Amino acid sequence: MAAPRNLALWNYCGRRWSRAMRGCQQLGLRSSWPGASLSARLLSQEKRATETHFGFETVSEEEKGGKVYQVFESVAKKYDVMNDMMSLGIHRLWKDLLLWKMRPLPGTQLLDVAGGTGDIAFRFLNYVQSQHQRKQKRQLRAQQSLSWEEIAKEYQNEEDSLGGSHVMVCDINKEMLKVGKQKALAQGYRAGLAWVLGDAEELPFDDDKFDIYTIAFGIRNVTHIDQALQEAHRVLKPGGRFLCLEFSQVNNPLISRLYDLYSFQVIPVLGEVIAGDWKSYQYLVESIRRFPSQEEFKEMIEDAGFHKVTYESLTSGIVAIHSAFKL
Ligand SMILES: COc1cc(O)cc(C/C=C(\C)CC/C=C(\C)CC/C=C(\C)CC/C=C(\C)CC/C=C(\C)CC/C=C(\C)CC/C=C(\C)CC/C=C(\C)CC/C=C(\C)CCC=C(C)C)c1O
Ligand SMILES: C[S@@+](CC[C@H](N)C(=O)[O-])C[C@H]1O[C@@H](n2cnc3c(N)ncnc32)[C@H](O)[C@@H]1O
Repeated sequence: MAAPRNLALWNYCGRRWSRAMRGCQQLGLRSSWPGASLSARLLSQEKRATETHFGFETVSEEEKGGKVYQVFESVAKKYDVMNDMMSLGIHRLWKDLLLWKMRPLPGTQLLDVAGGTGDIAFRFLNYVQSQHQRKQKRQLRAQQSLSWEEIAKEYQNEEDSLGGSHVMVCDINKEMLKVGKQKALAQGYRAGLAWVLGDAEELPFDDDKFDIYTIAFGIRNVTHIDQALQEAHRVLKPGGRFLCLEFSQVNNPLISRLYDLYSFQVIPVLGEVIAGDWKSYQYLVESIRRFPSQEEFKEMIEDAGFHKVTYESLTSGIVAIHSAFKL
């Protein structure tokens, strides 16, 4: 059992090392030890001092991760109820649409990054199970001669009922995952599901591993979006698909005005009343305004090496689903 783990770790270290070397080479620095190591350290120190944003606040890149962690640690227990209240349930439709766009085939290996409390993973399991059951019914109808015992057996094995599909939920936040796992237990999701603590910028998976990568309402919170996109590209198999559901730019001026009013005047109040946390919900609306437009984000996805990048705006552009392929 230990060997594959060690191999994965070794591969992972190798990738981190070659990425550091590439960074040095791009800057014309020597890549031999020990100069390269010093240069890499200087580079990373310089990177650490770089500023970024946390909502409308300017913070160092080093600080941002911790602040985002605190936000989701604080809201985890009220996260699901807050989403229903803020959107009057509309977020559920957006997530359903993501699944309809994905249309996973039997045997699909899905990685749901920033998967939080499991909304995308549970929808995926429902989808593949219902697809598989439909297929089984068709097959059983064709094999009328099967006994009832044989038919019942077909339905008994939970793993089989997913047709070999599997979803890996990866999130950086322990509290969000904890709520997700509790939900899975309560709602009876067991087979075909795994939970992993990990950073979208440094995914703990080998190259070319997944058929589909999803990230819903997650990428806006990541410090280096370009790095997260490169990681998405790395872990997808050739032919694999990237799907991102994220807040975007509203294209109707009247709706935009109303949406701004609602966002800044109502959402933090709901955050305070329901979750006892104004600041996290102020961060939510500010981070939405900071996120690139549909077209800008499309370009970022292309820059990460993806092909056939398309997007669909939903609810007047309040959110968009971006789709792309690794060729
Ligand atoms: C910390 O980080 C996070 C925490 C989280 O919990 C979640 C996330 C990630 C986010 C999600 C998974 C999705 C969460 C959903 C949202 C943030 C909400 C998205 C918003 C909508 C779907 C509604 C958009 C609203 C409009 C287009 C404008 C229409 C607005 C109005 C009619 C109300 C206008 C408001 C005022 C004039 C201010 C005064 C009003 C009041 C005091 C009354 C309050 C009214 C309500 C509570 C009703 C709310 C109305 C709606 C939801 C309208 C729905 C209608 C349409 C979509 C057209 C995360 O990162
Ligand atoms: C708004 S929630 C989205 C949860 C879920 N995907 C959904 O649609 O309900 C954002 C999630 O992103 C996670 N997150 C933030 N930064 C991350 C990172 N660098 N790597 C992985 N997950 C991250 C947070 O912990 C949080 O669970």
